[in-house]
Amino acid sequence: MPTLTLNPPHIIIDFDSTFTKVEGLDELAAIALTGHPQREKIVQEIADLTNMGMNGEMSFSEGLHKRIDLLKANRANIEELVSFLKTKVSDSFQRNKQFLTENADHIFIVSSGFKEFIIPVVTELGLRADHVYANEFRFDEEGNIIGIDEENVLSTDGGKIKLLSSLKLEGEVYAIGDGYTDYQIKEAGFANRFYAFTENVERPKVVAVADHIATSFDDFLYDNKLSRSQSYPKSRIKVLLLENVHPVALRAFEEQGFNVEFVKGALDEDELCERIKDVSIIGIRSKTNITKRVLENANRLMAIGAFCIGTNQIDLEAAAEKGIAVFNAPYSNTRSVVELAVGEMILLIRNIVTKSNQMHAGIWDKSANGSFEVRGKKLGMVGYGSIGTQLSVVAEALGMEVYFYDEVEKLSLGNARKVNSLEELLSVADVISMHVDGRKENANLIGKREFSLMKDGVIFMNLSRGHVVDIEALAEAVKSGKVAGASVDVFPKEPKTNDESFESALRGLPNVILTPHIGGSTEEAQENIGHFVPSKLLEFMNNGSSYGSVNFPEVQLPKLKDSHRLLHIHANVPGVLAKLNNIFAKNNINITGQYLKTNEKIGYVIVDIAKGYTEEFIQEVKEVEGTIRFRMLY
Ligand SMILES: NC(=O)C1=CN([C@@H]2O[C@H](COP(=O)(O)OP(=O)(O)OC[C@H]3O[C@@H](n4cnc5c(N)ncnc54)[C@H](O)[C@@H]3O)[C@@H](O)[C@H]2O)C=CC1
Ligand SMILES: O=C(O)C(=O)COP(=O)(O)O
Repeated sequence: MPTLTLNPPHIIIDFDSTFTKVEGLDELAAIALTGHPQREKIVQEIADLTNMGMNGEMSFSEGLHKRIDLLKANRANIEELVSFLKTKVSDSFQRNKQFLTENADHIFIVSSGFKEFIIPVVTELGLRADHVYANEFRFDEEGNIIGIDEENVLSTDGGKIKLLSSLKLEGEVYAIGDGYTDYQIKEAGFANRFYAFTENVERPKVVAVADHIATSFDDFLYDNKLSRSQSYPKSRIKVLLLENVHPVALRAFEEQGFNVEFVKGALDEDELCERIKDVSIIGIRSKTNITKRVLENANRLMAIGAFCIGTNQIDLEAAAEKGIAVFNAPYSNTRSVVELAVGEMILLIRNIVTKSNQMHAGIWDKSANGSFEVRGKKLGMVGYGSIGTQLSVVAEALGMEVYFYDEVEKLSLGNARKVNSLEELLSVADVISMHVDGRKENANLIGKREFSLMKDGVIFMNLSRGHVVDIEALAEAVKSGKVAGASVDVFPKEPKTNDESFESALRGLPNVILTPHIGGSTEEAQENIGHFVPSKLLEFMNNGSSYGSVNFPEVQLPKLKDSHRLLHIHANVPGVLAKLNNIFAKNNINITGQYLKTNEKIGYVIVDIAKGYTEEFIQEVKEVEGTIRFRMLY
């Protein structure tokens, strides 16, 4: 439980790049030198000197004096710096304002920076001005900085050690910082522990000597069982985002303090088996296959985000059995696919691809032969889901007659006509467009036999899933003239990254548009997905809500208030809830809310309880037969 120990430790916190995300003096230089012709060069020189000092590569006092000489700043610049620094307080310190305020008597800022800009920033988060130990500037009458207070011990080499020795703190002392001088406090015996703080910068030389690493202030508080804003530090939770998902997704996780890794391409099964071992949340698109074997290696995985519509690349059942919730973006790119389908349909029926290629080869072939309007033509769609229905509406607006075949009973929109078999649809349509989902059973749904049932000179389009169409059969149908034009966006085997070449029997065929699985790849769709999927994943992680999951019992939960929330995922066998309730009763647990949802495979029980329970109670809950996974939120 997050309770404060009786004798709280003294906590020594560095300011620059620890309490704030930036180095105060470097930023002061950037402000003061605005408009200076050599601004960039001087700011860089100052930053280099800062880094050399932080890494212990230069005498601290020498570096400080050199930096002050380069800095042409005044009091007004400091005011501007303070306003800026207030916006740059490290996220985890901001999150833990309550802890800082309540424990201000035990917290000291010890910094080689300057009181003039440190005090106004740290006191806003409840810390004491008289607990700030730092340098002080000297000013001339006009308020220009002309030097530093040389009497201040922190302006000298080994200043932090000398200061700590004079403070004579009793009891446990923990130092947190990103620099070598922070480590030296521990080295000299004035701190029991040194935590290398890596939320903003990770200095290998400092990390190498540190006995502890704090990836955030929450991490430090968790390590010491102190009260904190996050029940489990998010900086310890690894998020792996693959396939170049939109950067807004990266920001959504980073803003909350997660440890995020971003990979441009997809990973193959072997790579994934290795990389997934310590990952708690993974984000993928259509190319990454999360197989049973991958899931067997996913020891910490709690949630999968498919940053697309299709989830056929994920073993949903195996994920559910491991208590892993899968989310997707079922509507964010629907419109993009529809627009591409409409555009391609018009280009193909007019034979534009051939005409355009001829023009590039210098051939002017002005003729109407083989060019038609889409108006009045019959569009046949296989699959009448989100994309099929939207395309249906737009195609009718273009004056087409719409027919569809869906194996599930679907209400037709507008004047669209439902047909009762795939065969009927194939025989009636002038343009056939595939919009089925990617389930395994749909492999080769369209093959040699199906092409033979189509009208001569049909236009054929597949923007759904590659395995739905037998590519060799399509190539033959194009060559024979059965298919007059085709567009294919998805392929049974697609290159993993943009660096791999694309091989297909369709390459080089006339009036065939080939696109690299970009039906959903528009700026709008990707950004929408980048907001939508992380919001679902974060709700699940932070609140337990599984609403919108494609493999998990769906529950929409209220915000957690003054309670602790137990999330219990178990195999859906009779009696689990009764066993859990017995444990609650036996332990006199005050339940403030309880929710249960099941699907064929698993049950998901959420119980909000009053604080003040024992570790033994939690252990009993974890040991209930059938438990797949258990976690606590508060
Ligand atoms: N090319 C691209 O970049 C994109 C491709 N897609 C793919 O488009 C496809 C359709 O997406 P949505 O419309 O959102 O899916 P959806 O799930 O809303 O609709 C699919 C429809 O197909 C029907 N269906 C499935 N198998 C069938 C079969 N054998 N015969 C007849 N009907 C069948 C289903 O009953 C359902 O109504 C999916 O495969 C999806 O992965 C989606 C977005 C982008
Ligand atoms: O949304 C889908 O199902 C897609 O096929 C789009 O996949 P992508 O995100 O472009 O890899």
